[in-house]
Amino acid sequence: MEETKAVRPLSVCVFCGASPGDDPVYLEIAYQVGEMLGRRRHRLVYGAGGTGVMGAVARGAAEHGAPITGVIPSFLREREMSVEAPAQEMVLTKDLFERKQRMIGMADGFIVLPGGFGTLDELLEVVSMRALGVCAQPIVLVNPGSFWNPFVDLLKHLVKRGFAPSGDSFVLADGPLDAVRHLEQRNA
Ligand SMILES: C/C(=C\CNc1ncnc2c1ncn2[C@@H]1O[C@H](COP(=O)(O)O)[C@@H](O)[C@H]1O)CO
Repeated sequence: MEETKAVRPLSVCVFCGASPGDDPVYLEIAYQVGEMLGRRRHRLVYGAGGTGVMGAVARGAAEHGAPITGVIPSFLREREMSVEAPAQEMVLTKDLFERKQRMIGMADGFIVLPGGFGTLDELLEVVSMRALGVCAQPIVLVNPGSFWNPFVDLLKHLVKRGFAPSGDSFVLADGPLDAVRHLEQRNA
């Protein structure tokens, strides 16, 4: 993998699942996203957990020198950090809503990996904010195993039926390096 130093270190918010999913490729790609952030001197901002896809991205980042900020509601701390999470700056929030706001507020851009309800909630929040023009940060979906294809189809359906604006609120990346480069270019 390439080891180019980025021009400006970014705070990259990664939304992804607390579970591993059904395909090891999700964890492999998540680890590589974390690795790429470390190699290119960016900060990982994420949901603080040590489990599933979240744990994999954090381990990739930590093992490649990325500073990490984990944002988590107090009530989830025990459940999602029971599996050892790497050392990180911790931000405790009162609930999930505040967590999302804090993560969005810190981010220069978003990378979205496979996940469940929480990830979908976070993704839809930033996609709708961009559609309303109240969020300028770029959003990149990383798509291992074509995971996001049904989501992309659903959005096309909403546009076709006249319920959502056309126009690209996010891009699909070819892989971890492509995703990080996109955020760098949009922040140049
Ligand atoms: C319950 C509320 C909103 C909708 N649900 C969620 N909103 C935000 N974060 C959530 C929600 N459900 C789970 N989470 C957390 O997100 C992370 C990823 O979860 P995933 O389901 O594995 O993708 C994880 O930390 C979840 O605990 C009220 O605002």
